[in-house]
Amino acid sequence: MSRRAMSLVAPWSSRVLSVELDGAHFYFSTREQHRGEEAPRVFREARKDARLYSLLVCGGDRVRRAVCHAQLKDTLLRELPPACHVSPMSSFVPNVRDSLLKGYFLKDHSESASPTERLLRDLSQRDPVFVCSYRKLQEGQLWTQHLWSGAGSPTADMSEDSYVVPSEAPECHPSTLNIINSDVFYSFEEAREVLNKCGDIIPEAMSVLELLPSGAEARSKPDFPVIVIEGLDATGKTTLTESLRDALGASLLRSPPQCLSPMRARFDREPPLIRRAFYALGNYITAEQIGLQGMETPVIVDRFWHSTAAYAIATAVSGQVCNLPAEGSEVYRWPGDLLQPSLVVLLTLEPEERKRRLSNRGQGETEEEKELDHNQLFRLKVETAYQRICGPAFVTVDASPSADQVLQQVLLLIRAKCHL
Ligand SMILES: Nc1ncnc2c1ncn2[C@@H]1O[C@H](COP(=O)(O)OP(=O)(O)OP(=O)(O)O)[C@@H](O)[C@H]1O
Ligand SMILES: Nc1ccn([C@H]2C[C@H](O)[C@@H](COP(=O)(O)O)O2)c(=O)n1
Repeated sequence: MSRRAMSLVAPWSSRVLSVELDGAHFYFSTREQHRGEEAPRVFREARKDARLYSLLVCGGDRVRRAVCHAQLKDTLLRELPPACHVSPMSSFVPNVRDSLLKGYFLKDHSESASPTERLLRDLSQRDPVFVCSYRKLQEGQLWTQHLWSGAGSPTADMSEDSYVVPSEAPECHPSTLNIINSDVFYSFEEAREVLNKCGDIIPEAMSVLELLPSGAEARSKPDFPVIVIEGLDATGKTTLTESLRDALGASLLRSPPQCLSPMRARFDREPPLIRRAFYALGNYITAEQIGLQGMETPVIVDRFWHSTAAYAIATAVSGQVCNLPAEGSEVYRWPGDLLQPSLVVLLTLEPEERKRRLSNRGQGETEEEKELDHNQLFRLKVETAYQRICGPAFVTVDASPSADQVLQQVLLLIRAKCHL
């Protein structure tokens, strides 16, 4: 097989494919010879009149892939006929880090194949997108996969079809495979590299780069304790951090820092790779500020690394809480070049009380906050990830008592653990 043909097959051969439908994952793979397996469930259960397709984003660097994946979704939702159902799909080598390629699986129930196929043909010629269509063979209810010419190539479709067969669920959930340095960044340089690469598509990236400290080289430890307050929105972080500042005569900082506020909304609209790199870098700016303030007074910080990592992990990992990387996974490690606070306090609250406080406050919610509100599962994943992150001393505090009671309890903890 020619090198060109091999590269065309690569996203599928020796890989497992996963389609996410209604929160459940269905796994299958492809095989040149059929060995009597039944068709994978996602094919068996497809409606009789459905035409099935898969699209995977391959090639290019990770910034290009991330942007293309986000744009592809917009294009599909905007331009496909209404009777075409789009689901997330991925291709991966089981349990192999960084092997995940993302895309979409289409079930087209529209009367004519033409509009969908015209759009897919166009996408596969224009973008680093590989397209496959699936065909049901009459004998034995088998399904075959046909790989179209791909990723901007004008070559004819590849002729050899392969069978689709069921595949076992892998030990590590596929959505965990690319977390490191795509969703969570463990060094200043890794995060900065992402923003360096997207300066031409996001002008705000240049402004962020200009605000960064010259490096994240180890500074001397602040003389005074540094206490980070974490928690989901409306758990009382602002209330508590302001009271702690007053009670301890401390400086109050936050992450992302104030200087990034004008750029934040723009990065919140970007794909996870870029958005999470922005928040990761915000921590390094805040760390620099902590280093300065911490020589003069105790420092209280409203959100820091735990927020960056926990929200990123919870968003990246699809499905159930059990799909999260297990406790002790390297995904939960603290970045080696980021200042470690003396104590991290996680405020927890029952969902009903958190919602009551949110509605009392009556402010607008970010998309991620709306997601937290609607999606109990996401909230659980964020809280579980928070608790698994290792590094600095960490304590969970029930935030349901009155604001003053919570303050007194946290002051006791700080005095005990930070000798203040
Ligand atoms: N212990 C408490 N008991 C009752 N209400 C509280 C308590 N702490 C804070 N609140 C109220 O709950 C609301 C949310 O509190 P706050 O703004 O401090 O939360 P937050 O964690 O900073 O939220 P966000 O992350 O969304 O900014 C506010 O209206 C605040 O007055
Ligand atoms: N250090 C931080 C702070 C915040 N984020 C992200 C995580 C959520 O998407 C959102 C919550 O912030 P809030 O709305 O409470 O200001 O911001 C982060 O990744 N890292």
